[in-house]
Amino acid sequence: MGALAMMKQDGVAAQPHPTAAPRLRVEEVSLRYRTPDGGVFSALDKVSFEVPDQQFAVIVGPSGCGKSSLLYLTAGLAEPSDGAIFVGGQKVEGPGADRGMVFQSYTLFPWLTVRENIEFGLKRRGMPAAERKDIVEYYLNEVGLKAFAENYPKQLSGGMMQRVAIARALANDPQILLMDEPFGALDSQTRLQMQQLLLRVWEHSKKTVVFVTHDIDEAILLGDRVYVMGARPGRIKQILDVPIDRPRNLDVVMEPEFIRMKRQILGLLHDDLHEAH
Ligand SMILES: Nc1ncnc2c1ncn2[C@@H]1O[C@H](COP(=O)(O)OP(=O)(O)OP(=O)(O)O)[C@@H](O)[C@H]1O
Repeated sequence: MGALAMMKQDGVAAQPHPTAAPRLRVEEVSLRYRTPDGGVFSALDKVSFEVPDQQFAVIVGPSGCGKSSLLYLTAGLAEPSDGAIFVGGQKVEGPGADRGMVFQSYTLFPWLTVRENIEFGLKRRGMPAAERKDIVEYYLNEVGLKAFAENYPKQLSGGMMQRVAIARALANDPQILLMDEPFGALDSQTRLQMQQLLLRVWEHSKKTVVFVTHDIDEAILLGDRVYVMGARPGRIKQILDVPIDRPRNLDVVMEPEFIRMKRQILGLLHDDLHEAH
């Protein structure tokens, strides 16, 4: 049974198997860049962590700690200097349709309509038209863009474009969804709307997600776990479970557990700033 059929039947996806292998395994990954003066800059140093299947993992950390680099390596858009990354047990050796990406800057195809953007990967895979149509309709509905299906990206707001990007990534049914500051360019009101939309869409899809953000509220609101990184060189400092039940809405920011966790993450990030000076 396809993922869509399962969602349509049950409303929710199956629970993860307790002994299932992690969906993402980052193993002793280091990344070094050559500097213009011939030296070496260590962007990531022996980073290891796992993300279980169907988990929403959020990475936070100071600017330049290597958050985006980690996503690029996982997407197969760059290669680690040492170590390896495994998605669904397969070593990452280049880009692949098993990893969906949503970036901060809008990456829709400007010459395709909303519908055609969402359909793009399915068509490329040779999926029959009737099946494609069902999937596209499902995701147009999920992200509330049914009325804009025939619009081109230039006729959409920033928030709408990111909704299309999310729909396009999920329509491909990837093993993992990689999101690099997807709401970073949006105004604060639209950002809140998008967080709420993503919470709802994720509850239905239960995809494994790795989401990078600077925003601590966003991290706690969305994540099952928050991976706090430190800089110079980039590394995982601490992994924290978010002790807040789902389904969640924007009101959770007022809960004591939320505030406690926010204070804890701020403390970890401040320690890092002090270590750097
Ligand atoms: N192509 C490159 N050549 C040299 N250094 C690079 C290159 N790409 C990234 N870096 C450096 O590697 C470090 C990690 O960069 P990265 O963009 O992954 O950090 P980040 O945590 O995502 O930052 P931000 O939060 O500001 O987006 C930074 O210090 C950056 O300057």
